Amino acid sequence: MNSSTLTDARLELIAAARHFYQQGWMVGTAGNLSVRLPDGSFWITASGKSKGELAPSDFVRIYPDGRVEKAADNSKPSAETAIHQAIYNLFPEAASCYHIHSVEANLVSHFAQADVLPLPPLEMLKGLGVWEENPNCVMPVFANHLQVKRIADEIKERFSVTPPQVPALLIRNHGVTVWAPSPTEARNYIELVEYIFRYMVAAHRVGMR
Ligand SMILES: CSC[C@@H](O)[C@@H](O)C(=O)COP(=O)(O)O
Ligand SMILES: [Zn+2]
Repeated sequence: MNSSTLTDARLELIAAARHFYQQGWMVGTAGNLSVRLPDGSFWITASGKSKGELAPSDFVRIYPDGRVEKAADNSKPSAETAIHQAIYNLFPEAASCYHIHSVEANLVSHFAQADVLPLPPLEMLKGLGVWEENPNCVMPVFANHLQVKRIADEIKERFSVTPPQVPALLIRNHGVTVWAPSPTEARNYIELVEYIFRYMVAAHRVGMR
């Protein structure tokens, strides 16, 4: 892989972040995006950057052994890097991991039953890989601990025993994270889960169960 390919990977994340920012899903500095490269390292957004106006220099590279490549301006990797590392370790096919904060993701986290969110049997689930008629599907929900490592450890523990039905997880009162074989698919997954969340909030408003 040459350096222009690496730059391209970051450019797709920058475009996705701008789009999510415009949707109100990455306001201020909320959320983080990463892309894994063929050598197993990944680029992740630096911590505390405005997601509406990222540049290639706003990414930090993390190697499989956890080594952090020093960024030119001493930027730190996302505070939620441990969650991306957990996802990449659990799912070898994952090449991109996107995390956003939407109002709907936070609202639906209150519809959870214990530690899962039952999903309506919408056609849209096919886009997340669920090819069943009237699927009985849930999204895993995790507590929002102040220590991100604790969230990452709980993800590792739970998913190594019970793999999720969809490539997404919700952190209560915080946001949603998806992972996919490419940044393009991760962007689609974010849009799909957000559609499902919007549907759930609207259905709740009109009293549908
Ligand atoms: C706007 S505060 C949000 C943060 O606490 C965090 O949840 C988040 O998603 C962004 O953290 P970051 O360290 O910039 O990647
Ligand atoms: Zn977050």
